Amino acid sequence: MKLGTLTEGGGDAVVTGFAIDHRKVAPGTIFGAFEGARFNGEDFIPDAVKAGAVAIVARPGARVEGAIHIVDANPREKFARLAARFFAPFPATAVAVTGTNGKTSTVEMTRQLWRMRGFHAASIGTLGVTTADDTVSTGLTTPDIVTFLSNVAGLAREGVSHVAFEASSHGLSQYRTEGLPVRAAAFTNLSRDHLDYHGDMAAYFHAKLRLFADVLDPDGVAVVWADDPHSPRVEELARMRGNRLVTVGEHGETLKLIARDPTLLGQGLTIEAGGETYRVNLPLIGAYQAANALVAAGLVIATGGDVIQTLGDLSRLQPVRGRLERAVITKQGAPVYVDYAHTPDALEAAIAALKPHTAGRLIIVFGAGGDRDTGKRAPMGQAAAAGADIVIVTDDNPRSEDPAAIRAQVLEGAPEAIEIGGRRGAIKAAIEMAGSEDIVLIAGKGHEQGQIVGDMVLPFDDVAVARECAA
Ligand SMILES: CC(=O)N[C@H]1[C@@H](OP(=O)(O)OP(=O)(O)OC[C@H]2O[C@@H](n3ccc(=O)[nH]c3=O)[C@H](O)[C@@H]2O)O[C@H](CO)[C@@H](O)[C@@H]1O[C@H](C)C(=O)N[C@@H](C)C(=O)N[C@H](CCC(=O)O)C(=O)O
Ligand SMILES: Nc1ncnc2c1ncn2[C@@H]1O[C@H](COP(=O)(O)OP(=O)(O)OP(=O)(O)O)[C@@H](O)[C@H]1O
Ligand SMILES: N[C@H](CCC[C@H](N)C(=O)O)C(=O)O
Ligand SMILES: [Mg+2]
Repeated sequence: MKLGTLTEGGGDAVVTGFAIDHRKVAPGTIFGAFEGARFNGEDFIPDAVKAGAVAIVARPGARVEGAIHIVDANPREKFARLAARFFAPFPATAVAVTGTNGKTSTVEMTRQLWRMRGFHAASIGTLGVTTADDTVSTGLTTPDIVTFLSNVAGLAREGVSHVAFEASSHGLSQYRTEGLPVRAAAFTNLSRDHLDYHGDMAAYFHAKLRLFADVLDPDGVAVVWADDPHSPRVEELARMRGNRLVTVGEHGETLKLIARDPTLLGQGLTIEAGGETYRVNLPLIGAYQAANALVAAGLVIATGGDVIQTLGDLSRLQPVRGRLERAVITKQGAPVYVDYAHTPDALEAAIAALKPHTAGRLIIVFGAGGDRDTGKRAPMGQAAAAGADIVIVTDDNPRSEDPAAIRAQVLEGAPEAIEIGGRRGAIKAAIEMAGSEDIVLIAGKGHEQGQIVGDMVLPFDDVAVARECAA
């Protein structure tokens, strides 16, 4: 592609790629110079030019010599739109999900539902880039813009026609998912997380609303879980913008959840749609999985799926790794579940999912991640203390923080809790104290295969450790 087709005055220079890290610039690259939380990308412009960058996307004040300066007050957005033109085409049906919790579950369920209909589908998010054959991790829930666009374009070249991706609030703030057509966007819920980055809930919500204000196609569909206190705001934004609305949940219009009752292997849902009432057997437990399944059904319907067919397909959904995944049953007969709950709201949801199945005591093992929102730690302790019978506070991913200090902040919300520093020891203690009527819930790391301590990632998989401790 010639630079002249991407920007006036670009001439015949050949564009060979895009980069936002100067160390990845090669001859012909367009470099995005962004101010970040730790560095200012503009400091690396001379190095990028030396490495062969043909153009630099940067704000008006930046100094650019030896390459075209593509000037824009919002360089991240401008860069994304240019990169999207370079990487196109993309899968014709791309949908996005945002919300504090439920994104991974929902995009994975959407991928499964599309696959049941015979589509070549993929999902991109915390679990990585997932297709029918495998999953490749990108390290982030929403990868950086170059990784994201090149991966989505790569999926299209492989014949993928449907992709569902997680739009995290960081990803939306940093314009990591701009430029490709987005046919539907879903909102799951909003509760406390990532305030270390956004500062307050208003800014956090505003970041998420950008998915509906900017990223969703003007003629796209907004899919909203209608039972969250913030949902009316999202619905109002969609109406004002002229987007079609699909709402699901007890207050949903498209898929109205009438009743939900636990069954042996999951739960039965009674749903009203188009004036008819349907009964769905969902093979997943917990109100939160019913919510995510309905949002996924909403996304499939929003992009052309038949209502009756889609509701029927929900009965064949497979569990999402690390989301209420049953790891093992102990010698005493106690089931051990692994869940990804790492916010107060998520802990409440995971506990609420297991309580109806707990004849004896619910024993929870969890901690809180380091270098993340510290204000959610005590409320996480409170949520665990309020819902579980025995609370064991341990380490999650301490990262650069002192693990004992993180545990102390969690314990402020759960003074009666047992504190066990090492995660393996905590899991072992929970499994050894569980009786035949009890259930063990290990929360916070879900599918994660490593524990981040300082700059190291130590191999650690909650499911594998639970099985070792129960052996
Ligand atoms: C806080 C945060 O989101 N940081 C992300 C962000 O960094 P930043 O924009 O602040 O960049 P910076 O590190 O200050 O550097 C500024 C610019 O200079 C460039 N640079 C920097 C150094 C250099 O030598 N040369 C160079 O060109 C960088 O590429 C960057 O463009 O952009 C980087 C490139 O895309 C990301 O790798 C980085 O993710 C960090 C590693 C991270 O941990 N992010 C987490 C918090 C995150 O994004 N989590 C969300 C939410 C997860 C959830 O849903 O719970 C996610 O989507 O995963
Ligand atoms: N709809 C929901 N309502 C409340 N809690 C939920 C919901 N869906 C999931 N959860 C809780 O949040 C945890 C994480 O779920 P999931 O990974 O789907 O969310 P996510 O939005 O992708 O999270 P992250 O932002 O970390 O990527 C689950 O293990 C569960 O405890
Ligand atoms: N992937 C997300 C959630 C991590 C969850 C928990 N394991 C933690 O480390 O806080 C993040 O990077 O914020
Ligand atoms: Mg996720």
